[in-house]
Amino acid sequence: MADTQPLIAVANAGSSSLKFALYAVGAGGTLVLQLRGAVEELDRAPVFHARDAAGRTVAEQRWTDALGHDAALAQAITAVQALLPGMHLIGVGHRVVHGGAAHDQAVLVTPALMAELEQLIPLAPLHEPHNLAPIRLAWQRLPGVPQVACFDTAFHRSNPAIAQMFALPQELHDAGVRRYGFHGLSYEYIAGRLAELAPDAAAGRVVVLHLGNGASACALQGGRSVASSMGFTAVDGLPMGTRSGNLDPGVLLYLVQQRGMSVADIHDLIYKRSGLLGVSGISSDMRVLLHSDAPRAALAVDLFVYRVVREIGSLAAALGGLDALVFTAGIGEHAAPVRARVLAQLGWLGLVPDAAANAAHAPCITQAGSRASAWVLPTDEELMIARHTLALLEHTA
Ligand SMILES: Nc1ncnc2c1ncn2[C@@H]1O[C@H](COP(=O)(O)OP(=O)(O)O)[C@@H](O)[C@H]1O
Ligand SMILES: CC(=O)OP(=O)(O)O
Ligand SMILES: [Mg+2]
Repeated sequence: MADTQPLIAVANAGSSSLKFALYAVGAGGTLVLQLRGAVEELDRAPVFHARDAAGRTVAEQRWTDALGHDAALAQAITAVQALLPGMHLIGVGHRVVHGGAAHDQAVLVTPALMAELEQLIPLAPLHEPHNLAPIRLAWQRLPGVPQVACFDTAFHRSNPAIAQMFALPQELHDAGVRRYGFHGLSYEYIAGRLAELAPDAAAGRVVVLHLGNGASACALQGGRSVASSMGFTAVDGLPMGTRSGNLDPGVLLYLVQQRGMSVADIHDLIYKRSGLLGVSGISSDMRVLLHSDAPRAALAVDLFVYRVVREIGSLAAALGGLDALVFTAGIGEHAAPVRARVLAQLGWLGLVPDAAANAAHAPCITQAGSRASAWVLPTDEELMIARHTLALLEHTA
């Protein structure tokens, strides 16, 4: 690659990982992947890898102790500088999990925007600080290079008003206490992929399951988000690696009033000590639980599957039926036993699983005669961020 070829860099900080990618901007605005990598399992046994465009591993490192997001970011920057010396960056795209009510699309970062996003940190405590840190760093190190914020919430701004409401007094809704939905960059990418693979289904009623360390589900109608399992914060909806998912709000009152728990205790409980980790007492990682013989590990998987199935029913009801179901993200893309167990309970929605295709992680995992289809589609939040970044750079040029 020529040193002067324009590049877009992407930073995607998730709750358990920091992912990054670099794309060359070719003629006609094409994006050609040059390098991608991640520091994953940040809180357990961190592992760093970087791969070139052909998928060959070009850098790798492991740690035995947990690594913070800041150290992961430093690692990623050092590796990129070594692997692509003299690179010519024309823009940096950042995943920002919470964009609040104001943003229905990606925007250029300004000091005013940063001040606005700082206010949202309490609504996405596992993510927003780690999303804003790379922006600040890039700003210092790359003065003059435009930074673009791409929001997880933006894709869900198309939800009908009723899907954005809690049954709370109007004044709270007006103050921003409403359902936002997250993982929107992933859902937007998947909507586009499904339209390429199964255009008829994609034009209809689709439920997408983004099952990673954070997990949510989204109802798409004609490729637009109409409902999602996550609400005001990314702790709502499905149980996750360490997050509880939806909880009777009365439980929180009970814990405060009867158990004397503080706000910090509750925060720690619902964000960091619940979900797969809390139920199993063993791990937040589905890989570990699927390989464990411990009854509590099996229980955690059972509860996860049960709640995913119920959520699909809820979203299918909001859609008035189902034409396609898509599995994506860490668990969705790789955990065939979880997919098989979910699909086994969805015959009533017209899904007839293809066990061999599921075991092989094939794109389509239902049989030919199945009325509705099910899919395994790897997500690509980084490409979606790069597309938004390029579009914005072209627009503002
Ligand atoms: N081969 C696998 N089998 C089962 N689960 C997996 C596998 N690989 C990854 N996972 C699950 O996916 C999670 C990571 O998902 P990912 O979408 O990459 O996370 P993040 O939410 O940090 O972006 C892991 O915590 C683990 O539970
Ligand atoms: C919003 C969210 O939960 O993101 P992640 O899955 O990357 O943790
Ligand atoms: Mg993620």
